[in-house]
Amino acid sequence: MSSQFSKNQQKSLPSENVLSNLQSFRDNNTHVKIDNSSAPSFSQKLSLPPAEDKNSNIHNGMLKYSQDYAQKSKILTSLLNDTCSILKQVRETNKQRWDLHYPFVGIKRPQTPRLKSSYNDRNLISNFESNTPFKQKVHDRLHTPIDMSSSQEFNSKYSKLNVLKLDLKRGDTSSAETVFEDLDKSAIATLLDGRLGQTIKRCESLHARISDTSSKVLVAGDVNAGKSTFVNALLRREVMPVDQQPCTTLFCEVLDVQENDGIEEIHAIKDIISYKRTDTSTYSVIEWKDLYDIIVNNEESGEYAQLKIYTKDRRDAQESLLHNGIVDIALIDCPGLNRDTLKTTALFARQEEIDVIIFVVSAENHFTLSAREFLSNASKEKAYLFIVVNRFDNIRHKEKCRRAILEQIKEVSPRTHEHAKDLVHFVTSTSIKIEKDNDDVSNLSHHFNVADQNANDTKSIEDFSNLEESLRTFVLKKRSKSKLAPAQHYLDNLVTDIGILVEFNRSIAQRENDKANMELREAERAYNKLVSDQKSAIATAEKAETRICEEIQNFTRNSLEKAIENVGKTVSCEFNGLLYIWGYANDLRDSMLDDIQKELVASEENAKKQTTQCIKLIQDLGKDLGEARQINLDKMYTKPGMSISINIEISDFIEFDLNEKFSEGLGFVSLAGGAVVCAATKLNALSCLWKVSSFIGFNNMRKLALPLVGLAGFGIVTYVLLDAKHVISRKVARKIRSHLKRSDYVNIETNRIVRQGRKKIRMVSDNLRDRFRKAVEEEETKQVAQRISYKKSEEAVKFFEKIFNQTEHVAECLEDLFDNNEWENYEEIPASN
Ligand SMILES: Nc1nc2c(ncn2[C@@H]2O[C@H](COP(=O)(O)OP(=O)(O)OP(=O)(O)O)[C@@H](O)[C@H]2O)c(=O)[nH]1
Repeated sequence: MSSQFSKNQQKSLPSENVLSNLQSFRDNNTHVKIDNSSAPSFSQKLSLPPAEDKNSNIHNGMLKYSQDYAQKSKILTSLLNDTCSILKQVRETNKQRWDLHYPFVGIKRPQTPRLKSSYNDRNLISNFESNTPFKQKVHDRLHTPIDMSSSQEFNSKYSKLNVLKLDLKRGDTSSAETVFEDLDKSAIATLLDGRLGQTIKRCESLHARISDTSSKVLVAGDVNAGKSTFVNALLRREVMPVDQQPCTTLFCEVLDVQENDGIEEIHAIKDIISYKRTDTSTYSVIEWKDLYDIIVNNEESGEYAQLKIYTKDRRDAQESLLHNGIVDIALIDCPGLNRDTLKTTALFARQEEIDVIIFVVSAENHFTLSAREFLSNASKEKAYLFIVVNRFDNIRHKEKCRRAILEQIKEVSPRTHEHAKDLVHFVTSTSIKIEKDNDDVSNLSHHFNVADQNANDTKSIEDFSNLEESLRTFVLKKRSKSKLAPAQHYLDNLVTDIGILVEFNRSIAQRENDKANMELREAERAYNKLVSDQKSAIATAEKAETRICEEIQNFTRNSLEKAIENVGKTVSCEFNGLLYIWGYANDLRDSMLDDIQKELVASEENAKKQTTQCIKLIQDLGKDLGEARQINLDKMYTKPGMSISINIEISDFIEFDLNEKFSEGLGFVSLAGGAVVCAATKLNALSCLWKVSSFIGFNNMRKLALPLVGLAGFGIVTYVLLDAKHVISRKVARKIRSHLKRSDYVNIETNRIVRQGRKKIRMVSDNLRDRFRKAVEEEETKQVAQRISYKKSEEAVKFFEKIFNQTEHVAECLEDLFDNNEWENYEEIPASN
């Protein structure tokens, strides 16, 4: 198998500007420059405090991160575009040209019969030169055997694919392998099409999320964990209603008032997709005083899908999370996780558009089952989570609780645990003083709740302040991590999956191409042989036909001519005297015609035999072509030939031809006549006659002549009657011969016999021709199909090679953009820069 990853191949993707952006990003990593073209929104958003401001350094630092972020996001956006384009190409190919195969490679359990599908055929996977990390990665994943015998959930745990994995789980199945076995190729292709479609959408939503300069922060957690209290503490205002009973029933997005042209308002939205802040028909403005009731009662009414709360954070940009002057932040307070399944599902669905997840857990309850499920799911998507362990004031053995909770975090999100110092905070949200209404900031102190400032409170406030600082850092300073990392994380998994999928399919296409090539060559050989067989068989059949017809013709002609010539030579009829002479003549005629007819029948029999042999020979010429047409020879020569009609006439009894044998039987006539003539000659007839007449007198002479003539006539008639038997035979035979000659009997009958034989032979030859023609056509059709299959697999190989190269290129760019060291360095940059 040839090397599938020719280095010479053009890498058309990702787009050229990704490379230049990447280079620029690397350059800027040490000396950050403002790229106005790439991030105008960031520059515009900056409302930097005056230079003399004590916090201006922090803002300058933020600015650098923003520019850095802009560069990174631009490259990532471009890579997402390229990946989308790759996915679209793969999807289109799957739809129109090549049913994608699913790279499922498992170890068969001993008792399981061999899988029907070829998907687990490990021989399919090519041993390409693993000369790049990406190829090595793909190679390793494809070749790692998976033992799924112990798990029903092979799909989530053991699939070769991650992002593109198919959900093949079947509720009642005891073996996922069985499910897979049940699916045919087109079903897999259809499932993959759906998966690719979802993935494209996902890439597009990630693209939109990266392009969106704001950051969405989801505050999730179990019911009554203190999420709303925490949000209020962050805002230092009682925006979200707090209750001892579970009360948050819908998603409440808290935004800076600047995003609503400086107007504090609550927009209650029924359909979040059609929501447009500038279009008042897409939402209802609700009063602040009604907020609690709407939030609490919405569960029953289900009227609104979401609230957007535009509120003012009166604190400085350096202190405020919402009003930070660099990036738009939206804090989303959501219903408790274990509230009901529907809301929980909605929460999972929202994760895609969320940049940062703040997970609020009650220190008293630790992580519930639904919390663990949520976190393990979220950590697939977000590399880092921000965890707030709330209600810490209620814990007596704080250290023990801290250790226990950290242990649990290690399990659900190891990367978050690694950065626990920054990402996990133990706080008491109620310790923070909040403004209780929207009125007068100058009277803030009068509206604070929980006024007792004891030592515990001071510690709690300090902890909360640390949390705020970390959160600001996490959301603002480490924005790349919170906003870009999910995309990078996802893209990283995705390109590997594409590589695996594409390489797997390339190897199958290559195998099919080799097979098709071999079959095509074989088919060409078979076709050429068939065509030459066809030519020689048809020529042989034609020759056989000509030869047999000639033989029949000669045989028939000779037989008939001989029969006609011999007619009358052997007379088998009985002559019963002159009285029956008429019947005798008729019998004689019939007997003679019978003799000829017998010869005719014998010729027909011969022709039939010859025809049968010829047919067998011709049929044998096409014995490889399947069943030949059966020819029925039974009806051959069943119709009578030429009818011969010869009537017996008076003349057939009398023979006047003295030149023939008739002269031999003159008998009496010769005797009498001869004596008379001899005597006349010798006596000199006239003188003799004169002398006789003078002697006996003329009158006496006249009297003698009449009896003499009568005597001669009597002699003649007697002779004729006595020889009639032979005369009739000769006459009838002669009559038949001349009749047959006149009517061209021999030719006509010979032609008839030959014609019928030829007709039957032709039928067989035509059938042979037909069968050869059909076989040739079938071979041609087969060849066309094989050529199509060859071309299809060849194109597929080329396509998958091209796609693999494009994917590898994206993977390399991604690797360069987010290599680990750089990531860590990025974290190290101090906030005061
Ligand atoms: N002691 C103590 N109580 C708290 C703390 N945070 C919240 N609470 C109380 O916990 C109860 C629930 O608080 P909420 O903020 O409504 O909780 P929630 O998670 O938003 O509740 P739902 O939105 O209904 O899921 C309220 O009575 C709060 O006063 C805390 O840190 N310490």
